[in-house]
Amino acid sequence: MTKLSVNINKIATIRNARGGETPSVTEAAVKIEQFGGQGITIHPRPDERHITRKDVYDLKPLVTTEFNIEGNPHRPFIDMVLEVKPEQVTLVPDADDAITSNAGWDTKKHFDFLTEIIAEFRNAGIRTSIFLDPNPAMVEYAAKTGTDRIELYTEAYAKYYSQNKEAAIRPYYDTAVLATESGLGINAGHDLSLDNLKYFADHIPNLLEVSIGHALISEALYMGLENTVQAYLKRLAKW
Ligand SMILES: CC(=O)[C@@H](O)[C@H](O)COP(=O)(O)O
Ligand SMILES: NCC(=O)COP(=O)(O)O
Repeated sequence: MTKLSVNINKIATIRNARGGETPSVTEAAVKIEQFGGQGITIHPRPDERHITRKDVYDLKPLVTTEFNIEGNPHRPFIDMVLEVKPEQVTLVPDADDAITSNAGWDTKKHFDFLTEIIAEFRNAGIRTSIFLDPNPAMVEYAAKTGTDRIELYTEAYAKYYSQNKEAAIRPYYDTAVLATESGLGINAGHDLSLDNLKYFADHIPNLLEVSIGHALISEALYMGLENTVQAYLKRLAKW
Protein backbone atom coordinates (compact mmCIF):
# COMPACT_ATOMS: atom_id res chain seq x y z
CA MET A 1 0.00 0.00 0.00
CA THR A 2 1.23 3.47 -0.83
CA LYS A 3 0.43 6.08 1.82
CA LEU A 4 -0.72 9.57 0.92
CA SER A 5 1.04 12.26 2.96
CA VAL A 6 -0.40 15.69 2.28
CA ASN A 7 2.07 18.57 2.21
CA ILE A 8 0.40 21.62 3.76
CA ASN A 9 3.04 24.24 2.94
CA LYS A 10 0.62 26.00 0.60
CA ILE A 11 -1.99 26.43 3.34
CA ALA A 12 0.67 28.36 5.25
CA THR A 13 1.56 30.36 2.12
CA ILE A 14 -2.02 31.66 1.91
CA ARG A 15 -2.19 32.29 5.65
CA ASN A 16 1.06 34.25 5.64
CA ALA A 17 -0.21 36.53 2.87
CA ARG A 18 -2.32 38.28 5.52
CA GLY A 19 -0.78 37.24 8.81
CA GLY A 20 -3.28 35.94 11.36
CA GLU A 21 -4.58 32.39 11.34
CA THR A 22 -6.70 32.11 8.17
CA PRO A 23 -6.56 29.51 6.81
CA SER A 24 -5.39 27.58 9.84
CA VAL A 25 -2.56 25.16 9.20
CA THR A 26 -3.47 23.05 12.24
CA GLU A 27 -7.14 22.84 11.29
CA ALA A 28 -6.18 21.85 7.75
CA ALA A 29 -3.97 19.04 9.08
CA VAL A 30 -6.73 17.71 11.33
CA LYS A 31 -9.32 17.85 8.51
CA ILE A 32 -6.97 16.19 6.02
CA GLU A 33 -6.56 13.29 8.43
CA GLN A 34 -10.36 13.12 8.93
CA PHE A 35 -10.75 13.01 5.14
CA GLY A 36 -8.43 10.01 4.90
CA GLY A 37 -4.96 11.52 4.53
CA GLN A 38 -2.42 9.06 5.90
CA GLY A 39 0.28 11.56 6.76
CA ILE A 40 1.07 15.26 7.04
CA THR A 41 4.22 16.67 5.45
CA ILE A 42 5.72 20.09 6.04
CA HIS A 43 8.88 21.71 4.74
CA PRO A 44 9.82 24.55 7.11
CA ARG A 45 12.27 26.75 5.23
CA PRO A 46 14.77 29.02 7.01
CA ASP A 47 12.95 32.19 5.84
CA GLU A 48 9.61 30.83 7.17
CA ARG A 49 7.98 31.84 3.91
CA HIS A 50 5.24 29.31 4.57
CA ILE A 51 5.59 26.84 7.47
CA THR A 52 7.03 28.54 10.56
CA ARG A 53 8.92 27.01 13.46
CA LYS A 54 5.81 27.66 15.56
CA ASP A 55 3.73 25.62 13.10
CA VAL A 56 6.08 22.68 13.53
CA TYR A 57 5.56 22.66 17.31
CA ASP A 58 1.81 23.37 17.03
CA LEU A 59 1.30 20.49 14.61
CA LYS A 60 3.22 17.85 16.53
CA PRO A 61 0.53 17.02 19.15
CA LEU A 62 -2.28 17.21 16.60
CA VAL A 63 -0.98 14.93 13.87
CA THR A 64 -2.17 11.42 14.64
CA THR A 65 -1.12 9.76 11.40
CA GLU A 66 2.49 10.13 10.21
CA PHE A 67 4.31 13.43 10.65
CA ASN A 68 7.01 14.00 8.03
CA ILE A 69 9.28 17.03 8.30
CA GLU A 70 11.37 17.92 5.27
CA GLY A 71 14.31 20.25 5.09
CA ASN A 72 17.96 20.96 4.57
CA PRO A 73 19.77 19.65 7.64
CA HIS A 74 21.36 22.83 8.95
CA ARG A 75 21.94 22.72 12.72
CA PRO A 76 18.78 24.68 13.72
CA PHE A 77 16.67 22.33 11.57
CA ILE A 78 18.34 19.24 13.04
CA ASP A 79 17.83 20.43 16.61
CA MET A 80 14.17 21.28 15.98
CA VAL A 81 13.47 17.86 14.44
CA LEU A 82 15.24 16.07 17.30
CA GLU A 83 13.08 18.00 19.77
CA VAL A 84 9.79 17.50 17.93
CA LYS A 85 10.46 13.83 17.07
CA PRO A 86 8.26 13.30 14.00
CA GLU A 87 7.85 9.81 12.58
CA GLN A 88 10.02 10.73 9.62
CA VAL A 89 12.52 13.36 8.56
CA THR A 90 13.24 13.86 4.86
CA LEU A 91 16.57 15.49 4.11
CA VAL A 92 16.52 17.83 1.10
CA PRO A 93 19.65 19.66 -0.17
CA ASP A 94 17.91 22.86 -1.24
CA ALA A 95 19.56 26.26 -1.20
CA ASP A 96 17.99 28.76 1.20
CA ASP A 97 16.95 30.99 -1.71
CA ALA A 98 15.58 28.23 -3.94
CA ILE A 99 11.96 28.84 -4.98
CA THR A 100 11.31 25.18 -4.32
CA SER A 101 13.35 21.98 -4.03
CA ASN A 102 15.29 21.51 -7.23
CA ALA A 103 17.76 18.61 -6.82
CA GLY A 104 18.42 15.42 -4.97
CA TRP A 105 21.54 14.64 -2.93
CA ASP A 106 24.86 13.78 -4.44
CA THR A 107 25.22 10.91 -2.00
CA LYS A 108 28.82 10.23 -2.99
CA LYS A 109 29.99 13.80 -2.43
CA HIS A 110 28.02 14.30 0.80
CA PHE A 111 28.46 10.75 2.07
CA ASP A 112 30.23 11.56 5.37
CA PHE A 113 27.88 14.43 6.19
CA LEU A 114 24.74 12.38 5.48
CA THR A 115 26.02 9.36 7.39
CA GLU A 116 26.67 11.47 10.48
CA ILE A 117 23.32 13.27 10.42
CA ILE A 118 21.33 10.15 9.65
CA ALA A 119 22.89 8.39 12.64
CA GLU A 120 21.81 11.30 14.84
CA PHE A 121 18.19 11.00 13.72
CA ARG A 122 18.15 7.22 13.85
CA ASN A 123 19.55 7.23 17.40
CA ALA A 124 16.59 9.44 18.32
CA GLY A 125 14.16 6.93 16.81
CA ILE A 126 13.24 9.09 13.82
CA ARG A 127 12.95 7.37 10.44
CA THR A 128 15.09 9.00 7.79
CA SER A 129 14.56 9.52 4.09
CA ILE A 130 16.84 11.32 1.67
CA PHE A 131 15.71 13.17 -1.44
CA LEU A 132 17.23 11.59 -4.53
CA ASP A 133 17.25 12.19 -8.26
CA PRO A 134 16.24 9.12 -10.27
CA ASN A 135 19.85 8.13 -10.70
CA PRO A 136 20.79 4.53 -9.83
CA ALA A 137 24.41 5.64 -9.31
CA MET A 138 23.32 7.52 -6.16
CA VAL A 139 21.61 4.51 -4.60
CA GLU A 140 24.72 2.59 -3.58
CA TYR A 141 26.01 5.47 -1.46
CA ALA A 142 22.51 6.27 -0.19
CA ALA A 143 22.22 2.75 1.19
CA LYS A 144 25.60 2.99 2.89
CA THR A 145 24.61 6.18 4.74
CA GLY A 146 22.23 4.08 6.85
CA THR A 147 19.10 5.91 5.72
CA ASP A 148 15.84 3.97 5.99
CA ARG A 149 14.32 5.34 2.81
CA ILE A 150 14.89 7.47 -0.23
CA GLU A 151 12.41 9.96 -1.64
CA LEU A 152 12.43 9.96 -5.43
CA TYR A 153 12.38 13.56 -6.69
CA THR A 154 9.58 13.40 -9.25
CA GLU A 155 9.73 16.80 -10.94
CA ALA A 156 11.27 15.38 -14.14
CA TYR A 157 8.67 12.60 -14.26
CA ALA A 158 5.87 15.15 -13.89
CA LYS A 159 7.38 17.37 -16.57
CA TYR A 160 7.77 14.63 -19.20
CA TYR A 161 4.75 12.49 -18.28
CA SER A 162 2.46 14.04 -20.90
CA GLN A 163 5.07 13.75 -23.68
CA ASN A 164 6.22 10.16 -23.13
CA LYS A 165 5.21 8.51 -19.90
CA GLU A 166 7.12 5.27 -20.58
CA ALA A 167 10.38 7.18 -21.01
CA ALA A 168 9.55 9.50 -18.11
CA ILE A 169 9.19 6.66 -15.64
CA ARG A 170 12.11 4.47 -16.76
CA PRO A 171 14.88 6.04 -14.60
CA TYR A 172 12.52 6.01 -11.61
CA TYR A 173 11.78 2.33 -12.13
CA ASP A 174 15.48 1.47 -12.44
CA THR A 175 16.33 3.51 -9.33
CA ALA A 176 13.45 1.97 -7.35
CA VAL A 177 14.45 -1.60 -8.26
CA LEU A 178 18.03 -0.99 -7.17
CA ALA A 179 16.89 0.77 -4.00
CA THR A 180 14.71 -2.20 -3.06
CA GLU A 181 17.60 -4.61 -3.71
CA SER A 182 19.73 -2.39 -1.48
CA GLY A 183 17.23 -2.63 1.37
CA LEU A 184 15.90 0.91 1.09
CA GLY A 185 12.25 1.92 1.40
CA ILE A 186 10.88 4.17 -1.33
CA ASN A 187 8.96 7.43 -1.03
CA ALA A 188 8.33 9.91 -3.83
CA GLY A 189 7.24 13.48 -4.30
CA HIS A 190 7.34 16.81 -6.08
CA ASP A 191 4.80 17.90 -8.68
CA LEU A 192 2.78 14.71 -8.42
CA SER A 193 -0.83 15.42 -9.31
CA LEU A 194 -4.21 13.85 -10.00
CA ASP A 195 -3.12 13.52 -13.64
CA ASN A 196 0.22 11.81 -13.22
CA LEU A 197 -0.01 9.96 -9.90
CA LYS A 198 -1.76 6.74 -10.89
CA TYR A 199 0.72 5.82 -13.63
CA PHE A 200 3.61 6.47 -11.24
CA ALA A 201 2.13 4.44 -8.39
CA ASP A 202 1.20 1.57 -10.72
CA HIS A 203 4.71 1.32 -12.18
CA ILE A 204 7.04 1.89 -9.24
CA PRO A 205 7.48 -1.27 -7.18
CA ASN A 206 7.35 -1.05 -3.38
CA LEU A 207 6.29 2.58 -3.29
CA LEU A 208 5.64 3.20 0.40
CA GLU A 209 4.57 6.84 0.44
CA VAL A 210 3.94 9.88 -1.74
CA SER A 211 3.97 13.42 -0.38
CA ILE A 212 1.90 15.84 -2.41
CA GLY A 213 1.17 19.51 -1.81
CA HIS A 214 1.25 22.04 -4.60
CA ALA A 215 -1.12 20.29 -7.02
CA LEU A 216 -3.35 18.86 -4.29
CA ILE A 217 -3.99 22.16 -2.55
CA SER A 218 -4.50 23.86 -5.95
CA GLU A 219 -7.01 21.20 -7.04
CA ALA A 220 -8.78 21.55 -3.70
CA LEU A 221 -9.69 25.14 -4.67
CA TYR A 222 -12.10 23.69 -7.22
CA MET A 223 -12.97 20.30 -5.76
CA GLY A 224 -12.82 20.94 -2.02
CA LEU A 225 -10.27 19.39 0.31
CA GLU A 226 -12.29 16.28 1.18
CA ASN A 227 -13.07 15.35 -2.45
CA THR A 228 -9.48 16.02 -3.46
CA VAL A 229 -7.94 13.84 -0.74
CA GLN A 230 -10.41 11.09 -1.66
CA ALA A 231 -9.53 11.42 -5.36
CA TYR A 232 -5.82 11.00 -4.57
CA LEU A 233 -6.52 7.95 -2.41
CA LYS A 234 -8.44 6.41 -5.32
CA ARG A 235 -5.44 6.95 -7.61
CA LEU A 236 -3.32 5.01 -5.11
CA ALA A 237 -5.78 2.15 -4.59
CA LYS A 238 -4.67 -1.13 -6.15
CA TRP A 239 -8.13 -2.55 -6.82
C1 LIG B 1 10.98 18.08 -1.10
C2 LIG B 1 9.93 18.55 -1.98
O1 LIG B 1 9.91 18.28 -3.16
C3 LIG B 1 8.85 19.39 -1.44
O2 LIG B 1 8.91 19.57 -0.10
C4 LIG B 1 8.88 20.72 -2.03
O3 LIG B 1 10.15 21.19 -1.81
C5 LIG B 1 7.82 21.60 -1.45
O4 LIG B 1 8.36 22.76 -0.94
P1 LIG B 1 7.69 24.15 -1.31
O5 LIG B 1 6.27 24.05 -0.91
O6 LIG B 1 8.47 25.15 -0.55
O7 LIG B 1 7.83 24.31 -2.81
N1 LIG C 1 8.16 15.84 -0.84
C1 LIG C 1 7.35 16.43 -1.82
C2 LIG C 1 6.27 17.20 -1.19
O1 LIG C 1 6.12 17.19 0.01
C3 LIG C 1 5.33 17.97 -1.99
O2 LIG C 1 5.85 18.47 -3.17
P1 LIG C 1 4.81 19.27 -4.11
O3 LIG C 1 3.62 18.35 -4.35
O4 LIG C 1 4.39 20.49 -3.35
O5 LIG C 1 5.57 19.55 -5.37
